[in-house]
Amino acid sequence: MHTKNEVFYNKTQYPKYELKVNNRDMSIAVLRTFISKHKEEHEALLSKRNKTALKVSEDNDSGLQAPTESTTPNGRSNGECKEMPQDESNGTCQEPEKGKGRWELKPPRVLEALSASGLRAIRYAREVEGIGQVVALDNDKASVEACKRNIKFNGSVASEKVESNLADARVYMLTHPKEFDVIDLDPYGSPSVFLDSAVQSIADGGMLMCSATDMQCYVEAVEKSAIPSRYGSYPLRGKYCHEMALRILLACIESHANRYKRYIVPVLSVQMDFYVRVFVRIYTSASAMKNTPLKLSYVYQCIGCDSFHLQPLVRTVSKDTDVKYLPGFGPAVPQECTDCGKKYNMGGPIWSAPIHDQDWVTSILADVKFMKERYPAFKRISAVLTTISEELPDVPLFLSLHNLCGTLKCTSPSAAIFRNAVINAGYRISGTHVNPLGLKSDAPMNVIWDIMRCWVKNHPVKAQPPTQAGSVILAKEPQLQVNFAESVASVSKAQAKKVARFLPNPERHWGPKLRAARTITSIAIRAVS
Ligand SMILES: C[S@@+](CC[C@H](N)C(=O)[O-])C[C@H]1O[C@@H](n2cnc3c(N)ncnc32)[C@H](O)[C@@H]1O
Ligand SMILES: [Zn+2]
Repeated sequence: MHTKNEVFYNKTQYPKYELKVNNRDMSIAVLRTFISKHKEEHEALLSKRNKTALKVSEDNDSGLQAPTESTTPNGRSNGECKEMPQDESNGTCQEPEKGKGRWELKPPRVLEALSASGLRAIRYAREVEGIGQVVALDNDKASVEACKRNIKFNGSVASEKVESNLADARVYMLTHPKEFDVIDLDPYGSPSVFLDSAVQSIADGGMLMCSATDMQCYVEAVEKSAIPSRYGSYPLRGKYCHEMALRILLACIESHANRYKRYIVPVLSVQMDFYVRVFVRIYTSASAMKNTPLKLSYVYQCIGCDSFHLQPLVRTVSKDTDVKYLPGFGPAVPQECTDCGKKYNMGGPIWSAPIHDQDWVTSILADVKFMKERYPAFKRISAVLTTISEELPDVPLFLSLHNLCGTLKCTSPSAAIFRNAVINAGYRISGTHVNPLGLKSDAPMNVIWDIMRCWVKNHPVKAQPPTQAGSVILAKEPQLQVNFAESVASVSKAQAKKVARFLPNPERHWGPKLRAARTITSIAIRAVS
């Protein structure tokens, strides 16, 4: 290997804007937050245990019967279950020997399952305080050799913490069940073949960080798309296809987790620079897993006007404290679109529950701002996180103002005017990090079209053939008295503070480069980026 091609850890070598730098910086930010939340959860667990122990001893003293206690250290908050069920175990918390000290929290162990030359693993070890061992795997001999050299180049911390192995990641993860607190999957293309073993190798409460770069597949026509076979869901073409990609990936990870009585809790899901990356925590609980179908939906998208509707896989019926899960009533839409009369395409199932945990997003963003100089991609990742922090958490997918106007062949209202109308009609609206022109809203489609009908009344359009979707929509009178007057709530917080939310592409022809060839030179070049 020519010395010029050696990959070593040197911050000044990062090209100013690079796909992988954004990806790694975001992962480091999430990892830092994971470590601090992990500690908080552990402290909460200890204090809960102490309180329980105190109560037991008081009850014993007073002759009352002691409550039965789970032998596993549980009680982690996962955003859904306040109390962890009894079948949950926790791989990261070491039970003290009888009669000895406190439950000890071990520094998190990280597996970078597809590490190439190890740059990411080395950054984790050197830059993330409180991290434990980092295991870097690759099934390519030359990459592992490069990784071992890079570990040496990077001083004592890297040498102590990072271990490089030549292994097939799938076999390694299968033979190390529930051993890692964090697993990072960053493949060329699709992660689908690694998911089944990855969800088994993560400790309870641990985190899976997973990228997918087979983005173009998501926007291809179904007959050409590899998505159904890789991920088990049907994508739909539409402006929201990248968010759909995130939600298809989440649904796929959940389905693998469910096979092992486990389930996911997403903390951050990002579409950036031609790839998607999700950060999800994994827990074990046969009872909580029953909620999975409530978090999955089919999507109906009109072929005429792009209106979309979601149908959850199941419905619940509650009687007293008993909740029953029954098959969903379907279809959620009539055969013909109620707005324009055309047919619907059906896609999914997608993950329709929240894709971020806003508490995590706030902590990650705060950390990024606090340690600004430690993030080479600070501008980019803080812009993305700011937009994510403003996204409506409970509204899957989004509208495109351009598409709405394209259907009606009208001039477009500004996003601010459209936001005013939605808010004045009593609904919520936000941007989305995946598309600067996308708008998330809980307003039903008939309200959205009424807003557009009223807009067109003041901004008339040329007559179109009567069968066109736009003509059918405009032929109906609006039911709503739309108010376009300015509403204070319509300006996003970031806009109000003049915080950048979308940065322009750094150069022309910006995009992913070709897949690296199997030579050490190209791997090295790619890894430096
Ligand atoms: C996109 S690169 C990883 C880049 C790296 N994560 C980074 O941030 O620089 C994907 C790597 O996965 C490795 N790989 C592919 N299949 C594998 C498998 N089954 N087991 C282990 N490594 C594998 C490839 O050799 C390649 O080096
Ligand atoms: Zn329609």
